Amino acid sequence: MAREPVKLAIIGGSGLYEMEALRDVEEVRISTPFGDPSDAIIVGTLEGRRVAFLPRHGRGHRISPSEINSRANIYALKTLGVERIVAVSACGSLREEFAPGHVVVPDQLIDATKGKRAYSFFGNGLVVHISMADPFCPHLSEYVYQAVKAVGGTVHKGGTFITIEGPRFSTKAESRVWRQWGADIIGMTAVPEAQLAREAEICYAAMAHVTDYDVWREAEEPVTAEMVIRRLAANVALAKEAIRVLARTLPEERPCACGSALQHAFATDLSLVPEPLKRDLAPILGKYLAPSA
Ligand SMILES: CSC[C@H]1O[C@H](OP(=O)(O)O)[C@H](O)[C@@H]1O
Ligand SMILES: Nc1ncnc2[nH]cnc12
Repeated sequence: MAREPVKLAIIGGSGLYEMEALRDVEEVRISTPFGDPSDAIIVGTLEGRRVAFLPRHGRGHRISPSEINSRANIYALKTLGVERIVAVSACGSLREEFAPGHVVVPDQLIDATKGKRAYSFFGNGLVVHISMADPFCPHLSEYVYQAVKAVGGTVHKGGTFITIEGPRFSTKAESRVWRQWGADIIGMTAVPEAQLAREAEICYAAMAHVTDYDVWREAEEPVTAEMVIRRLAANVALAKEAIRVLARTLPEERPCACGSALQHAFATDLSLVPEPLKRDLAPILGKYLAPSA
């Protein structure tokens, strides 16, 4: 029997590996043409809405940022019917005023990864150039911002999120460069997750929890993994409450352009796309390019 689509997904980052508030839970294991997602996807009901939850590092935090199979994660969520993803992350702060414990809902992204990740579903005979001018969905981001505010969090609207390759943290010289580039917060996972969500025409917003001042601030201890996880743990109840509010308040309809992100993105003559590729990408491309029967 066809499953009811699950339209909202939460990707949990460092320190957020489960969502106990979900009811009528089902554990779904999905294989994709790009491999397996980070873990089983937990589908459950929150505030009357079906929600999918996926920990990006896997339960037990076994997958390093560079090893995350973001294509499998996003593809698997797409096959469930997901239209919106809220990505919860721990992040370092590159600005005095974004203090540990605060939340940032970023509106811009800088990719400082090293080209080792899989950045696109496309290629192999199908050339697609999506727009990433506004990398985060403005509508979903506003609801995330309001939800964090509603549960009493100190939350900043907007900010530039830089993704480094990791897994090591930045040097002091690098951290100074990121600040000069205009980055406000730093992590290791928003790229390529955000752009793959855009390719899959899924709205994507980040709820970034500041855990540290990276390594640039003289008066502070340089960031460590233990510090990040300990400080995120202190904020995890806030994140979960905000997600509950979001599940209650988010309207069904999407007024943004994310759902038609591919419309003007194809460079290839679509009549030339190989059949196996059409079949593999059917959940993403189906509305533009159905495989032959
Ligand atoms: C555990 S410290 C570094 C780690 O924390 C952040 O994870 P996520 O974005 O999944 O919350 C950062 O990106 C690194 O992966
Ligand atoms: N300072 C930092 N750099 C990179 N990723 C992080 N995640 C949390 N804090 C971080």
